[in-house]
Amino acid sequence: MFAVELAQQPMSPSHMDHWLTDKSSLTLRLKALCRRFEVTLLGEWQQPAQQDGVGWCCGDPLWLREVLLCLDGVPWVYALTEIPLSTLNHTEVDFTALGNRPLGEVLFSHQQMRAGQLTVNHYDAHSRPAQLAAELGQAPNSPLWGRSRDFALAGKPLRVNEVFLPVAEQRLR
Ligand SMILES: C=C(O[C@@H]1C=C(C(=O)O)C=C[C@H]1O)C(=O)O
Repeated sequence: MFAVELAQQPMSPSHMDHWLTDKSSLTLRLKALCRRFEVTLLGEWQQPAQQDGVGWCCGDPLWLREVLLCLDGVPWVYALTEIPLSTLNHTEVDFTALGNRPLGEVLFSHQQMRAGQLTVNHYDAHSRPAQLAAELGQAPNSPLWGRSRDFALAGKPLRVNEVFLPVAEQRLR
């Protein structure tokens, strides 16, 4: 049984491993690869947490921020940030006013930012990132890879989920 279970878990592409596990600012790393770095805000809204997170329970209200990170006009990363209202309403950072400013600039310059757990994830063809990639003309032919990173600002939690789109995976080979 153990062997079968191992066979079912896809392996992350080795050339992506350093990008998947790096704990520094992804914004800064991507900016170094392009002339023009832009955050495209896809949407932001409030909804109940669909599962427990670090510092919140399923059903707790979350503020969600969905973006694309674009390098020279090409979307490389899909990101969904989950911020419990208990964080949104009790830190001096106004996450709802960020707009197209990179979240990373705020996070990594905050005096009391603490980085928490990082989890590597993969996303199948039915996932939101994969369907968005297809809409962007980057039809994925294998799982997409990304990571979830927990952060705390003065002890207030949030989670950043980042998914590398097919173009990024190809260019980073
Ligand atoms: C957390 C960071 O911020 C980046 C910017 C984001 C945004 O503007 O919403 C989301 C994900 C990150 O890739 C980072 O740069 O590491």
